[in-house]
Amino acid sequence: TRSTRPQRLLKVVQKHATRGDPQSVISAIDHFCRRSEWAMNIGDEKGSILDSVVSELNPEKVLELGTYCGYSTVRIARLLPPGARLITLEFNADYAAIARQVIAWVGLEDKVQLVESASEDWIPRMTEHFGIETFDFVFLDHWKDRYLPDTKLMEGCGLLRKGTVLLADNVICPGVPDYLEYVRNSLSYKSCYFKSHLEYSKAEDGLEKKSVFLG
Ligand SMILES: O=c1[nH]cnc2c(O)c(F)c(-c3ccc(F)cc3)c(-c3ccc(F)cc3)c12
Ligand SMILES: [Mg+2]
Repeated sequence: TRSTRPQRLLKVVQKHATRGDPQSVISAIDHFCRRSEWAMNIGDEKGSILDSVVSELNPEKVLELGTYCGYSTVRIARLLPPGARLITLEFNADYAAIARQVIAWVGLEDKVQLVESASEDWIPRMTEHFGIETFDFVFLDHWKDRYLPDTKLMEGCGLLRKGTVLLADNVICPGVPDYLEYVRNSLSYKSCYFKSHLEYSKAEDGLEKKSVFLG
């Protein structure tokens, strides 16, 4: 039967990227998605914004909601200091299987822990299972209807501290109006919008960054 899109992305990585070289994986995927087949990786334009937020923050404990094929996982993990840890949650088993192989290809397994689970099932288990009290950085890139409930769940589980930065993809396309309304109006967040474009496209999209105040 026909291969899946994630399988085709993995093949591109194994054919054109160099083992242990995260930048070559990023470039191989971006080239393929721009020239051959679109896929919902954050991409190079929004990815550069993600890079600058991570580099400025230098986080030790990172949570990514939505792994897909591991493109943004690799983008983030390649910038983390030694000893830092990235936990990434992926609900879709096919995506998780591909992402594990991409993460292994770049040799970032020691920094990255992929959990195949619905976000709401594992957010409450972060402390007892991973010994993580609070996260320094959270990247939301899973499903638009989960951004707000999962943010409230993270708050409720005490996983967000003063200064925790949350960065959300796709706040314009497909859009997360309830989430934007919440974080832009809530007194416990300062937020800013990075205007950009939908990956590998001319359509508008953007990232919303919020620093948690709590209050
Ligand atoms: O679901 C997502 N999660 C994370 N990132 C995503 C992302 O970066 C995207 F660009 C899209 C997207 C946007 C526009 C479009 F036309 C197709 C897909 C989606 C998405 C949106 C609606 C769906 F029905 C399926 C996928 C996602
Ligand atoms: Mg996205």
